[in-house]
Amino acid sequence: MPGGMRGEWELPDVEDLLATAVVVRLPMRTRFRGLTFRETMVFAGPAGWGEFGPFVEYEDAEASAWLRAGIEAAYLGPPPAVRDTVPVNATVPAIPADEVPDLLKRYPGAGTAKVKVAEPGQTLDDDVARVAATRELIGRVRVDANGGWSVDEAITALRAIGDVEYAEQPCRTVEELAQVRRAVEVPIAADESIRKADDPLRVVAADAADVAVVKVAPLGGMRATLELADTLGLDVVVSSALDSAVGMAAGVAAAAALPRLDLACGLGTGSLFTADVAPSFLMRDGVVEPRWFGPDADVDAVAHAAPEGRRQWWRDRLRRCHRLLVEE
Ligand SMILES: O=C(O)CCC(=O)C1=CC=C[C@@H](O)[C@@H]1C(=O)O
Ligand SMILES: [Mg+2]
Repeated sequence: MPGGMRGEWELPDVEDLLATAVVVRLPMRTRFRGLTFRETMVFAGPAGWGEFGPFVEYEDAEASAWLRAGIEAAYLGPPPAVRDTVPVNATVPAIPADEVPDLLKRYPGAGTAKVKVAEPGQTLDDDVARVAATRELIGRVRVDANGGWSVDEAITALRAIGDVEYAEQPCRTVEELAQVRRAVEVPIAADESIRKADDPLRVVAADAADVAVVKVAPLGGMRATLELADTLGLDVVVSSALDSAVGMAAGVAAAAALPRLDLACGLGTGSLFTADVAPSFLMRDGVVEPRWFGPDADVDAVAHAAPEGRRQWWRDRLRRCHRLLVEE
């Protein structure tokens, strides 16, 4: 077989992947991560649907892990679940504070909200106001700075923002996370320091985090995510990569398979889209339920096909990433 054995599954031929692959463009309700639409690719295999959606600026070396995750989904399917609901946080993008109540209506029953902070072009006052507006409606608030603060800025900002469940990736590097963690009471979560790191275990060695945010696509799949969670030994939050419903199914499946899950997961981003390739995972009573899009599932990718000019770019990218997996 092309590519040979890869753990429990064999790498399929790239032509098999491309035969069913559709490049989609999903419109977003709220600007998030600087995006107003999300381009991604979905394809079908014997176990169901898989997604390949690395953000467009990612290089192939990083993007190839996302392909591995999509192939695992389509060719092997989900690991066995140990729970039938997954608690999820509301995700509050870097919007003005007065828009927070409307946004939170899309997260019925949420007990936890994650608020984006340190957005380029905004001020600490904007963050404090957005967090306060969220706190009025939701009991537990965590913040995510996406590495946007220096150590001093993080310490100042976290003192101003006050009590939060944790601060996700306050600064860029592992060393900076460790410094902030020593200086403040607030627990620290590592996201980019895990999913973009050559060695995700450095956060543990450096005592840099209390919580690990893990994402199935960048970490190369559901099983790889479960293995890493086990090795890290930290409290874990499974979060989305702004996936379509297809990729989200893999995130929810990984969260449902974790032996221990004490924190709400970041798997509520389906409600940031106004259209999806299949019914989105929308929060009800603060949770989402695992669902799998099997080979016969009602996935309508073609209705959301990306403009012609973008399709070849994605197909070429998939080919290059597949080549990297073959060579691994
Ligand atoms: O964790 C959540 O509530 C939603 C997911 C989320 O915040 C993210 C998804 C995709 C890309 C990231 O920039 C972002 C994150 O930093 O966690
Ligand atoms: Mg994050």
